[in-house]
Amino acid sequence: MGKRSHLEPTEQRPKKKSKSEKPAKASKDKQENGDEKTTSYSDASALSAIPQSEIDSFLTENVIKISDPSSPDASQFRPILSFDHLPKCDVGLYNQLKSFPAPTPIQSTTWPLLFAGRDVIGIAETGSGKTLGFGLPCLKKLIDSKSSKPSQPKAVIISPTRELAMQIYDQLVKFGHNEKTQVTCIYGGVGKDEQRRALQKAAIVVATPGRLKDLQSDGSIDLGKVNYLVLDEADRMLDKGFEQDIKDIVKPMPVSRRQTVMFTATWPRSVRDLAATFMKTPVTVTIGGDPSADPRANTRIKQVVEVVDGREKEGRLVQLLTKSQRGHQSPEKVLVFCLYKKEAMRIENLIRNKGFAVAGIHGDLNQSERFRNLDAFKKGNATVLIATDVAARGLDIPNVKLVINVTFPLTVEDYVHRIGRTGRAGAEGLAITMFTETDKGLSGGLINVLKAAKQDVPEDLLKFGTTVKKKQHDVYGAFYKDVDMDKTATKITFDD
Ligand SMILES: Nc1ncnc2c1ncn2[C@@H]1O[C@H](COP(=O)(O)OP(=O)(O)OP(=O)(O)O)[C@@H](O)[C@H]1O
Repeated sequence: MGKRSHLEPTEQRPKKKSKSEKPAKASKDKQENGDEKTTSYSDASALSAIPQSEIDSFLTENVIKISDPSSPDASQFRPILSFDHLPKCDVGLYNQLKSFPAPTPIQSTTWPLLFAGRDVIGIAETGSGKTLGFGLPCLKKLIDSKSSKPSQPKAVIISPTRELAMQIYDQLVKFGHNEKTQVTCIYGGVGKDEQRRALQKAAIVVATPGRLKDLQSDGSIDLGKVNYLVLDEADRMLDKGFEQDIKDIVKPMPVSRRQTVMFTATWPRSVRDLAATFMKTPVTVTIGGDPSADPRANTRIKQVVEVVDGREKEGRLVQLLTKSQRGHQSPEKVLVFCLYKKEAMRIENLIRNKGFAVAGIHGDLNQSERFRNLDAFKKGNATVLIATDVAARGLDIPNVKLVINVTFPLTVEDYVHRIGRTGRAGAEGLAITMFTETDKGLSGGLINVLKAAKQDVPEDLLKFGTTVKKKQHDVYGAFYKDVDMDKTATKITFDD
């Protein structure tokens, strides 16, 4: 299938009017608490001056689809093709962007919508800059707000894991300049007192759901003034493990009074209706194709699937690591995924005993060990990280060259996120997946992911069948199973 944009070529839709003729749509909407839910936004003159054909080419080349239920003419929001097209902002908010050549497609397309105060669902491949996609408009909204120092949080960003919450926090802090954009990060597994203190001056709260709900229930945080809510990894945040927490958290901020933003790389049907209940006429932006298709992997990642006997896995892993680690002056970083915590611990010991520089990250470690081990991997002190799915989503670790799946995850969406730890920000990557007969229920979904990314499909994998099961797993995208390998218990736990 050829590349296609949902916004059909110029002749099939009205030509974009220049700024003087029609400012980009934005309404000002006073809230009960006196804040504006939306901000006015119109295209910068340099953006208005760009010929429509150039805008159309950009949309077509990047296979961008924009669905706006409130307006069939999605062209009213021109994509921001260059940082020079960003709307004016008081402080040096955009200084940090200088290290990047241009906005990524998801940033280009969602920024105007978000600046205009629309609810947005943004779907784009792993490593494509979604964090700044929702982060920059958040900061701008706060900087532009009339009220000075906030006495209560104005923005909440919810993420499924503690490490990802910290990473988002780190990104925002680099941009945040004043007390209007004071950011704090709260997550479970550590003491609450310091978090309570930090909350007193926070304008933006980045949080994992469990701890946020805890602090909300004990009165440590009042979310009644929040007017910008982000669910990062939105499909994960809406799955059964988190759904109730999210519902409880958003109660004090009715949908009519807040801007709601959801970003993800995978958008399964199972969460879409639920997502709609959290949003007000959201615009859905998809980069790379139709969101109703199978989950899409980043096409710069070479995917290799090896069908193996379960007993061969450890030997094959040692072989692969030997090839990538031995005889190199600076061995490349390899991320190895297991499904179970006990399995991850066993594999970590095995790899350590073989003399590799290894660290581990899974839910049985305490939080400081988790942060320390991730940091060792980021810095390259450990060049192999053995992880459960707690590290599958969102983590942006520089220079991961290879992802190895020792045990296939519970869903193909998780597979797409796992391998997405490589090939980030335009880089290339390699993912090698060991697939056994036990995983055959997921062969159809995996085959579709491989085909969509134009990857080789091994004959051995085809033998397992090409049918895609409608419902893949009770807990869509579980992080990791909190069970022994003998499967005597099946409790699934999430970060708090
Ligand atoms: N405009 C840009 N140009 C180049 N690199 C960028 C740009 N914006 C962000 N990046 C970088 O791209 C990398 C990936 O970004 P980010 O972590 O936001 O990806 P993501 O789309 O959220 O991925 P995931 O789906 O895995 O969560 C980061 O290192 C980030 O600094």
